[in-house]
Amino acid sequence: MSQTGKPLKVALLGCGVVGTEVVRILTTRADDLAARVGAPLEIAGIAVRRGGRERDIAVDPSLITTDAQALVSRGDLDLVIEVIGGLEPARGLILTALEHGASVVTANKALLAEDGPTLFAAAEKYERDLYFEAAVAGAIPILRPLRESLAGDDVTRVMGIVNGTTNYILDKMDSTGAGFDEALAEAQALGYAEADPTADIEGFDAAAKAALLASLAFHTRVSIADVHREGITEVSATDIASAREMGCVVKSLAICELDEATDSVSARVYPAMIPLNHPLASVRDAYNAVFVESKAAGQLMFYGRGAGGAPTASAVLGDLVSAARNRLKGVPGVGESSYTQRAVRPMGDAMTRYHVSLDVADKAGVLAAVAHAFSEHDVSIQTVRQEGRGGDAQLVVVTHTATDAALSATVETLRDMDIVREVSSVMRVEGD
Ligand SMILES: NC(=O)c1ccc[n+]([C@@H]2O[C@H](COP(=O)([O-])OP(=O)(O)OC[C@H]3O[C@@H](n4cnc5c(N)ncnc54)[C@H](O)[C@@H]3O)[C@@H](O)[C@H]2O)c1
Ligand SMILES: N[C@@H](CCO)C(=O)O
Ligand code: NA
Repeated sequence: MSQTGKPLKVALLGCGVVGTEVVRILTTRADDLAARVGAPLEIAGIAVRRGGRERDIAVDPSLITTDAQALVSRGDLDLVIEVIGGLEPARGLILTALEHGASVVTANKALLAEDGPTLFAAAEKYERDLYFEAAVAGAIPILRPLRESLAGDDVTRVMGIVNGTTNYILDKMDSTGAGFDEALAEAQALGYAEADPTADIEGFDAAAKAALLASLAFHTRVSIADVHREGITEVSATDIASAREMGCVVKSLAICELDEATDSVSARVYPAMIPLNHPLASVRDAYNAVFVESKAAGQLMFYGRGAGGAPTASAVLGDLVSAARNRLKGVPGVGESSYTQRAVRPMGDAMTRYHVSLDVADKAGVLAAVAHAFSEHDVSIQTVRQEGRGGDAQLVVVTHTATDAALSATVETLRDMDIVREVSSVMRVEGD
């Protein structure tokens, strides 16, 4: 294999789940990577939190340091991989690396969704790459397709299952009838969910990914603070069963939409029912998938592993090869195109549909009163199903599309009505 050029120096920041796999691929696939890049990729240093530990990596121990700041300040690095995670010290280390002339590859969605503009501005200023394919949906190539392949098209909607842990939990609840706590315990036992699963089950992880997807898809800036977020902790076995009854399944969705009429975008994360025949409905276990709609291409589906050391390292290495090729050419590659700043619509303005289950008294006029609660908020009903339960009845109402504000106001009205004993399940319906 031909390998031209002097080695490119690569530093790794963090050697945990993802970092260990990155080192494994860099060391075991070195010849092929060198041939693909046009120069060898030489590991120049690995920053870890604690030195002196046995590590599952085959590298010269003298390359390991606990001083990440000194490593990125060396000035002779071509490429830096940040897989520490979190806001600091990752942010400072990336900025220092760029300032000292290295291109950066990161998997850090939390940082990019919080403070991407500062980092992208630094990459542009120092004419270096800042790539982050691993940050959204792990191994699935989705950011590069949005940034490059679809750059000539107009993306109108991105809807994804972008968190493996929550998809695993909801899938288990659906397939085994397990409750939320039981399914979460299983996800933890299998190593999908962290000991502290808050970022996954409360939707923070998916919200960060939604911000990155919306920014790239719509050439604007959306931060995590702009994303409406609802976790899956309130999803009950009743919700899952209700979804089944209407030919749906419950998924935690990250939805990014462009509203051309107002030139604004919506970015939101919540559990919702989707029809069983929707492509996202068949995404099982801890898999991820992203469904993209654009004007010329139509519908596109990206599917694969969104988490795990090796799948995530695949995305990191893909970015690393691209950035390395650019370093050899001496020019940065395609950066972020945020040429427009679109307003982010509040959740109340989002157009959604609701599925509402109510326990009501089974007597004359109840259906009419419930129907009135919907119509007074301008919400049109698509279907109503009634099941008798002794002196009570269960009503299942599915609405047509309305603003989320009108739909939630309707639910509040229903909760206040004497004839409504309980609003037992409220869930949005997406995907048709
Ligand atoms: N694990 C996944 O499936 C996955 C998937 C996609 C993206 N990511 C992202 O990849 C990044 C890394 O995730 P991970 O799962 O490998 O986490 P991890 O906790 O396994 O690894 C992070 C490592 O960084 C080390 N570290 C902490 N502070 C440090 C410092 N100051 N200097 C050097 N090292 C330091 C920790 O000791 C740890 O070994 C995160 O941004 C995460 O969001 C992970
Ligand atoms: N905790 C995340 C890892 C990838 O970001 C998930 O479950 O998908
Ligand atoms: Na990805």
